[in-house]
Amino acid sequence: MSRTFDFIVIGAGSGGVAAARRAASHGARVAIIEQARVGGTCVLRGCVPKKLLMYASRHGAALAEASDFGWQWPAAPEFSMSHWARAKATETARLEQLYRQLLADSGVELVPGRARLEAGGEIVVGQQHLQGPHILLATGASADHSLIPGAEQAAGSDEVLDLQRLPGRLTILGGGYIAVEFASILAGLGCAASMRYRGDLPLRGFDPDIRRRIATSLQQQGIALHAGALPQQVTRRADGWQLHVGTGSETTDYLMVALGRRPNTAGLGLERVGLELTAGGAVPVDAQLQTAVRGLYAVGDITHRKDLTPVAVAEGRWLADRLFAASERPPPSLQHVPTAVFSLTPAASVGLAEGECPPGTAVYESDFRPMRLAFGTSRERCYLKLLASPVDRKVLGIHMHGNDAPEIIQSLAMAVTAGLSKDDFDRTMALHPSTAEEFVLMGKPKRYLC
Ligand SMILES: Cc1cc2nc3c(=O)[nH]c(=O)nc-3n(C[C@H](O)[C@H](O)[C@H](O)COP(=O)(O)OP(=O)(O)OC[C@H]3O[C@@H](n4cnc5c(N)ncnc54)[C@H](O)[C@@H]3O)c2cc1C
Ligand SMILES: NC(=O)c1ccc[n+]([C@@H]2O[C@H](COP(=O)([O-])OP(=O)(O)OC[C@H]3O[C@@H](n4cnc5c(N)ncnc54)[C@H](O)[C@@H]3O)[C@@H](O)[C@H]2O)c1
Repeated sequence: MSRTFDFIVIGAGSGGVAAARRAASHGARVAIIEQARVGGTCVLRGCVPKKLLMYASRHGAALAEASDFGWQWPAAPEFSMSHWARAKATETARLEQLYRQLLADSGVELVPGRARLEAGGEIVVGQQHLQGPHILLATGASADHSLIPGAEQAAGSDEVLDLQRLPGRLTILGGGYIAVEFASILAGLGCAASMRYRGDLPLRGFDPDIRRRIATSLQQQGIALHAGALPQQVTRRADGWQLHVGTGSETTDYLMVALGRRPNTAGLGLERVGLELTAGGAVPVDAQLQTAVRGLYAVGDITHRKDLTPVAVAEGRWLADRLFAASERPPPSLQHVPTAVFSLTPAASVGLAEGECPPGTAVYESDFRPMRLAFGTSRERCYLKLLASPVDRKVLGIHMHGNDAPEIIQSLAMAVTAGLSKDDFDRTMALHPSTAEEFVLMGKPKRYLC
């Protein structure tokens, strides 16, 4: 016997929980199916634990900076990964419990188990059968280790975040968000890190000045960068890994793969309902987040468009409002999504990168030594960039590499979303002394794009 709901959500991660709770708040009868812990990637093995590890690393760097300002310790400080692992487990357990409570308080029924779609749209979870007019796929994505032969058994970010002890030498394959963040964080915790990636610079898709500066600051942290040098094969050894690169080879204690993520669609039964995937294995959706199958929707990483938590959450809520509150609000725009890379010196961006702007775009820049480091010898710089339209001086993009970049760019994302111009920035009073004031004090353009 099938139980009937108004809305059935598969996956209790960022997008699924947001959609389920919002739908229930509109009076819908909602079930959410989860095969593992409640909370999903962001809370349990992504944004949150990653940032907690970033703080561990950042605190170490801050100790060194503090000594330049007069603080002294009797002995050199040491980092304990097992201490961090215990504290992280406690915090993620607290957050999972919070998510469970929020679902219960909203009246959403949590159905534990792995969901499978049957022909006709019925959902099977173990012995249970569920059906309803609206089904949401929100099963996220997982690390893809299939690119390099032999790398299937290597660690991904999930395994690194579960380590009890840090490796001595570590090689990271990839040059995207995860690779850059983990290389910087782990180097800050004392690992001898190296990175191997396909392109000439890390962070494809980011503004070229940010990419160059990130590469420099990773090198200043002591990370060896091997551009255009992914191994063609890797081999597990008793004491670590062997990487076969070109005609040579090298060894490392620990191998981490960060070569992108693949949507979690295996075993979902999508073929039974006639749903075809993209070449990259994602579920295609239209602007209304509707798949090609009537009544079947998808949000978040399973659609593999902008794999960021706020996007999954905004899409989940928007869909629930449309389906159960007759909202006619347009879907969340993916045009001005702010984003950050949480390396020890972080980078953040909103809007267009230089290569996406039209000819004549004015490029404003500021590059300085942060006051925080005035007494030390660190070579860290702070870089700010603003791109303004040649037509109406509208701000097209803002990019920053420097401490507090994620916090500053989040605020400036409002200015870009609102369509403010360089003149609006010019008439904004500065807050002194701050890093962010440089964004309203940029005098003349450094150059114009050809
Ligand atoms: C290391 C790392 C760091 C990140 N850092 C950031 C960051 O700083 N900022 C940011 O915005 N984004 C970050 N992200 C991306 C972010 O975590 C994802 O974009 C976000 O979690 C996607 O949410 P989702 O709802 O689509 O999927 P998820 O949160 O992954 O949830 C999917 C859920 O579905 C469940 N599931 C899968 N298959 C089934 C099934 N058949 N039946 C039942 N349940 C199923 C899974 O167990 C999971 O709980 C990071 C990702 C990683 C890996
Ligand atoms: N701070 C954040 O917001 C944050 C942090 C981590 C992850 N994320 C999200 O999770 C997603 C996944 O992170 P990621 O680092 O795994 O992915 P990514 O897309 O950022 O990076 C993947 C890396 O693998 C490389 N790659 C992909 N296909 C390749 C191929 N065929 N050959 C050689 N190299 C190849 C890419 O060039 C890139 O260097 C990100 O895109 C992002 O949306 C966000």
